[in-house]
Amino acid sequence: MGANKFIEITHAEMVFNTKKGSFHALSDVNLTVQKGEFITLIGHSGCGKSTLLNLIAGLTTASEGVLLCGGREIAGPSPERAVVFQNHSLLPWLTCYENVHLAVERVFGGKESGAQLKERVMAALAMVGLTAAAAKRPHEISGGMKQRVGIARALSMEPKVLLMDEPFGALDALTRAHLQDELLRIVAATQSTVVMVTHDVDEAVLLSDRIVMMTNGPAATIGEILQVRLARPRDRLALAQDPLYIEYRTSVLHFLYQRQARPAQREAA
Ligand SMILES: Nc1ncnc2c1ncn2[C@@H]1O[C@H](COP(=O)(O)OP(=O)(O)OP(=O)(O)O)[C@@H](O)[C@H]1O
Repeated sequence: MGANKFIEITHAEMVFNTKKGSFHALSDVNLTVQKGEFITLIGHSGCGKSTLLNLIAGLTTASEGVLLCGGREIAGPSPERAVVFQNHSLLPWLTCYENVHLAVERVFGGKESGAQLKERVMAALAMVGLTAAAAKRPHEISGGMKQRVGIARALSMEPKVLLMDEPFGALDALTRAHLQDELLRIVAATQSTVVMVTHDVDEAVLLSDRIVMMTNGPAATIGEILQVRLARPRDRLALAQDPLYIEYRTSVLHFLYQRQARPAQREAA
């Protein structure tokens, strides 16, 4: 096994048992993620992106196949695989500081002093530009700020992998662009390995080293993987004119709306 192979998914299947019988959500998913890589999962609604992310998170267990992280089987959730959800999932009665502190305490509480834990919380909040909002509660801050607290909380655990399920999906376009730029900066600074679910083609091309494009379900699988060879740091304004960026974007759009077009889309085409 190569030292850089961080996540290895081999022949993963996911079958849900529902009241109406079994539902085959994922079929024969094979994917290797390298250390420090930024991967996005893209595909039509309901194809199984969250299901795949949840398998990596250890929130659900594959019906068949093997999932490894750092050479060890993924057997359940772990702080080494921190998750950021679309709806920030902060505890409303705690301040931003306390929300992040909970995670820090859980991972480092037994080993470090109170002062060290505090330093970790403040460093994570500073990383997302929220030092001034540390004492505020979630209802006192904007949607974009809540997502940033969620990212700070995840990063504060120093995870081996950052898993993000449409983290910017509920935000307006400008806030979203701003947070994408912040995420690019943070990932460059922390050398994080990221797997992120998105619906947004531009977001996928801007952020990714590789874009994993999924076929439609049932029994969805990986249809194609696009390697994005755009130099970093990436600048969204410069990229908008870059022929290579436009080529990547077109290629993802082609996959989604021609090769994996929904029946209604095919009729309209
Ligand atoms: N716990 C579950 N029980 C039964 N079926 C499920 C369960 N979770 C997901 N599914 C089904 O599996 C398929 C994939 O769902 P999933 O949420 O992974 O898709 P997705 O690509 O993330 O969708 P979206 O982009 O709309 O969030 C869907 O058909 C969904 O209904």
